[in-house]
Amino acid sequence: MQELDEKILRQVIKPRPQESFKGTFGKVLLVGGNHQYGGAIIMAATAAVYAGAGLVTVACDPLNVTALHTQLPEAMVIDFHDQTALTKLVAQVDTVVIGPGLGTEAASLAVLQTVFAQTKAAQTVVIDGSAITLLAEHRLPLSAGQLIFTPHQMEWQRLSGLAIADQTPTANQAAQAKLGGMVLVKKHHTEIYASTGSWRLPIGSAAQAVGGMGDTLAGMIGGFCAQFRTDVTQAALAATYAHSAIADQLAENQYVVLPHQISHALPAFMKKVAQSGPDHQIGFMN
Ligand SMILES: NC(=O)C1=CN([C@@H]2O[C@H](COP(=O)(O)OP(=O)(O)OC[C@H]3O[C@@H](n4cnc5c(N)ncnc54)[C@H](O)[C@@H]3O)[C@@H](O)[C@H]2O)[C@@H](O)CC1
Ligand SMILES: Nc1ncnc2c1ncn2[C@@H]1O[C@H](COP(=O)(O)OP(=O)(O)O)[C@@H](O)[C@H]1O
Ligand SMILES: [Mg+2]
Repeated sequence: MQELDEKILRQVIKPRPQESFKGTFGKVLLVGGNHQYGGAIIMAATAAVYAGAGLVTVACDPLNVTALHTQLPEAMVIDFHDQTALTKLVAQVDTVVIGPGLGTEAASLAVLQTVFAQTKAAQTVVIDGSAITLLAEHRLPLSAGQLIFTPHQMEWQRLSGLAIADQTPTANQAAQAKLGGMVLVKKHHTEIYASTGSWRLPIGSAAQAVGGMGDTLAGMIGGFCAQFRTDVTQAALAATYAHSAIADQLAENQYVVLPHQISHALPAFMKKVAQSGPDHQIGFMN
């Protein structure tokens, strides 16, 4: 297992080409946010926008639209119960993030099935939170596309059948091979498994142990994958590293780090990375 380090940031985050427009930086659709968990999809969408995705649309329960737009006017929105609109939108995006706050009721399952049936091989699909729990419960056929699963340890137990105590690197790698795609097992020192290798995140702290931290990571991965499309695995690794690197910097002066603070710090952090040379220590606050 390789130890991830700061180099992954410079490999992925490059200065933006000036000959460009919003379409150059990818279209992301985030699906989730039921009547109970609107905050989750707002945090995920905030992360995707602040990570620099060109166009971001949210499919959620209409109950959350005003709150979403109050926080994030940059995002467009559709009702996730509207199968026709959802089907049309899935076809128009590069990247789908599904699961933050989706819930596990019948309507949530119907949304998941619609999205999974529509994705194509060229798309990246980030599968998080409730979408993982639903998949584990219902054993649905998997979505087409480059899949990135982002379970915490309990969600990984549900999906892989491995009890948390049995989630060793060897067992996790074997479960990833059976599942396909990329798997981030989120915990203190997250582990990442892909067919091309495995990585351990050596940074991050208990200041991050707060609801919405994973929703934010899922949105960041979506934003990075949509924008830095040449290598989706590298893009997901860079997002994972950046998420905890920013949290560590904030935690120097804070007891707890709030998920939206990571998103709000992203543009300055990414600018520093894009400008930095190989020996430069990346810090957005100094
Ligand atoms: N503001 C919001 O709207 C929020 C919505 N959320 C959404 O709520 C839904 C349910 O997700 P939850 O994760 O809360 O609930 P889950 O029931 O899926 O998982 C929580 C359970 O997993 C156990 N667990 C074991 N190891 C863990 C680990 N390393 N990290 C986290 N939990 C671990 C916990 O003890 C707990 O029993 C998801 O769709 C999620 O996106 C959460 O993100 C919290 C914030
Ligand atoms: N003690 C910790 N040390 C480092 N990272 C942590 C710690 N606790 C939580 N995290 C990180 O916070 C995120 C939590 O994800 P998740 O449980 O899905 O949150 P939520 O669903 O509430 O958004 C993961 O990226 C995880 O690695
Ligand atoms: Mg989660």
